[in-house]
Amino acid sequence: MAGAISHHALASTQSCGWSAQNSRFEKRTGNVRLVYEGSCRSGSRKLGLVFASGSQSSVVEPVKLPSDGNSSHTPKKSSESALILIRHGESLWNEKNLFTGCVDVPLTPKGVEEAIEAGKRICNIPIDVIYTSSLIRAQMTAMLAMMQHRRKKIPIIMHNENEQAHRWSQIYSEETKKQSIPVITAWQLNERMYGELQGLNKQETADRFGQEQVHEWRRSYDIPPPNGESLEMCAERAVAYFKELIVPQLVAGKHVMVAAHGNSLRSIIMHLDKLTSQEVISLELSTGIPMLYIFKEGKFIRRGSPVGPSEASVYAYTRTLAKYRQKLDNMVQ
Ligand SMILES: O=C(O)[C@H](O)COP(=O)(O)O
Repeated sequence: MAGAISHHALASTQSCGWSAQNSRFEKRTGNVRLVYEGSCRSGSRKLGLVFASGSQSSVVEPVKLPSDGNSSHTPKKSSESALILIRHGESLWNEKNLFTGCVDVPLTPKGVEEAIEAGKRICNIPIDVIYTSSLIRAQMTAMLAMMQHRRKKIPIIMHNENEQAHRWSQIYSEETKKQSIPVITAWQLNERMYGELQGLNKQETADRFGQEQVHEWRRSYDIPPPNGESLEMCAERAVAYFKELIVPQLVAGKHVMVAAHGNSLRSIIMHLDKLTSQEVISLELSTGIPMLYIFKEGKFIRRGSPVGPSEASVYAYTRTLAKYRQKLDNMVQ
């Protein structure tokens, strides 16, 4: 089996450097790296970037390189949306190394810390709506992460399970509504159902059925665990929900966070990154590590895992995100 590539590792690599397919270039000037997109030869689209050193950070106005007069490289008004995907923090059954699937267990104290840390990493990124699963570990992660957001909006779980629930959970103040952020729970984003493995210890199961067999049940695309869901079956609900309910929000310019599970997110990332059923086998998601995508002109660009505001690093935001962060900085002063 090829060494498992942690999406986190991939992501963190990408947040510091750019892989070739991103066709981004960077130029180091003093202690600032200017990251821009396009090609050095034919001009570039400007990307804002934030250079965070210590707790201070400043938005560096990107250098506008002379274009070659080719209008296709004239930066268009960027209508882009941010998509944040985050796997829940460590759960009580992750800690016990039990197959969890759709069993509804809470976070451990470590998982709570992971969710708070994740919130710090995305605290400068705009979020207009949150989607999560119907399981408490994902919902807790979403709420804890949002507590760290610098916009200080209150995440409110929308209860639309029936007409009365909808009616009884209405907010009758425009001002308060402006200060809240809708959280939509959807069973379609639940972890893949692990069938007869739910509650079993992963190591004992591997001892009983063999490492290879358990790895196949856990990571293959189309081989389900006994009476459970394969990743393909999970994708049929999770990716369908993503396309039908979440993509239209991004198209409308809304910034979205999805707090879900290892495998429901693997199926969505497989779709976003166009991974083959072979490539997805080595896709691993760490608990509580946010991943950022930019949705622009109908395409998704993976931007890696945002670093914390206090980490001395460069995280190349788009111009829109850099301006949003500047606005937050101005609000605080
Ligand atoms: O459901 C579980 O057991 C975990 O959340 C994910 O399990 P896995 O990493 O074994 O797929």
